[in-house]
Amino acid sequence: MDDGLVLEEVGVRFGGLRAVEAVSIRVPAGQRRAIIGPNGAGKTTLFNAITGVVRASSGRVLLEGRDVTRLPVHARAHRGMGRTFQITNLFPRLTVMENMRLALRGLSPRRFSILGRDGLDREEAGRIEAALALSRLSGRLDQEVRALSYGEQRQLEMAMALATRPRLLLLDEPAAGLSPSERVIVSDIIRSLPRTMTVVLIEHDMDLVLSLVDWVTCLNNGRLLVEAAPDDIRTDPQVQEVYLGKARHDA
Ligand SMILES: Nc1ncnc2c1ncn2[C@@H]1O[C@H](COP(=O)(O)OP(=O)(O)OP(=O)(O)O)[C@@H](O)[C@H]1O
Repeated sequence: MDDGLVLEEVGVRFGGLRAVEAVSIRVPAGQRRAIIGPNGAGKTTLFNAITGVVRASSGRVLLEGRDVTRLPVHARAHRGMGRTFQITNLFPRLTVMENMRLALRGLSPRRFSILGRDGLDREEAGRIEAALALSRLSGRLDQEVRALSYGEQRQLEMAMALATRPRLLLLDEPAAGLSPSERVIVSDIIRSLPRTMTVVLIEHDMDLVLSLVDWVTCLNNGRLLVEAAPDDIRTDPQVQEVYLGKARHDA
């Protein structure tokens, strides 16, 4: 099977701190992959190295076989990488549609007014419609974002990432702060994403994540600890040790 994402010995240093060290991961195209690990394991830093928010200090990042290690964020996005953020990134006084248009603007070289209705071609309008449908926000186009529930705002973030038609989608804690019923919606959305898309997610909610993904990568202290199928992760002695050890340490 083709590779969606490959990391070769990726390392990220912040001064003297090795936040991520020699992490090698291969995510086949179309796979759903979770990156888990206790606080400070390096999950967010690794995500940032994949998307280009931080530069890898060593190693290589390959997107569909092409080396993107030296490319800035927008160039990776242009090559099919989309992401959501842990902290919401929306414009609360703009409508759902206006936020969607701003999300697309990152990819389109054409200029258009933020507030006018014009400026979207049929293909772009179709992309927005499809992304909102996948994210269960059809019919909410004219709603101001501040009137949406927190869960709907997270759905909108997903829609904004989907509107760029990513072939690799990175989700940073998609269920963080959500109520149980909102979690069900987000899980359903992730399950319904097309298998032409590779999905990598960070998530602290173990039950949720293990029900969503095909394969799990567990990091600890910046290093890859274990990779296994969801069913085997729960019972893995090393994974139990880092989670329990961390709990003991924090207690
Ligand atoms: N910009 C930065 N400058 C310096 N150190 C950083 C920076 N970002 C992260 N770190 C450090 O790198 C290590 C890994 O942090 P990271 O946020 O990637 O872990 P994480 O697994 O995402 O944790 P959490 O689950 O708490 O979000 C930590 O020791 C953190 O303090």
